[in-house]
Amino acid sequence: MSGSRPRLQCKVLDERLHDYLPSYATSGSAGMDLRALLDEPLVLAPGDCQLVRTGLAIYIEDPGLAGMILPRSGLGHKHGIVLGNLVGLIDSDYQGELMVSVWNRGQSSFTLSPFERLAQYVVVPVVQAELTIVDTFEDSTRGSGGFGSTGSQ
Ligand SMILES: O=c1ccn([C@H]2C[C@H](O)[C@@H](COP(=O)(O)OP(=O)(O)OP(=O)(O)O)O2)c(=O)[nH]1
Ligand SMILES: [Mg+2]
Repeated sequence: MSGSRPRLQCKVLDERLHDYLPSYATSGSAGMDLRALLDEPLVLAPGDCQLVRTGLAIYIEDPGLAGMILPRSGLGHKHGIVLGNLVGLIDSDYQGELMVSVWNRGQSSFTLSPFERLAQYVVVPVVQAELTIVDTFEDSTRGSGGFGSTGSQ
């Protein structure tokens, strides 16, 4: 699908970030990489979890969109650097700085350098649902079966 891209307002909260504004690395990239706004390298010992600034505030505004902060595959797989909250969900009305919870789930220390790309930001469509309270549901094929109820093969 091509077409117009939503245009989101972005505040750059630290002038050093002007050299490192997020962008899509390829025409088909799903996410823009976010960088660590750090004054000095940050050493993450195994098990450490630190909240890291990005220096950016992105106001999505449209309630039909949300932001997601996801780990970068290379950092996660090779170095065990993932997110302390596993996934960051950014509300469309959030106007504060994007923060990344960086968790070293690996077995060796990792040093995050200033302005290193540490996670990625993905804009996704969302719908806000309304709940109708009922006592019973019409039968469905699955019913209440979950957690492996369809078998393991
Ligand atoms: O990785 C993240 C996750 C969230 N946020 C910001 C944007 C989001 O809109 C807000 C609230 O996130 P969430 O609703 O997941 O956290 P909460 O613990 O429920 O906080 P709140 O009570 O503020 O909703 O925090 C980030 O900057 N980074
Ligand atoms: Mg919340």
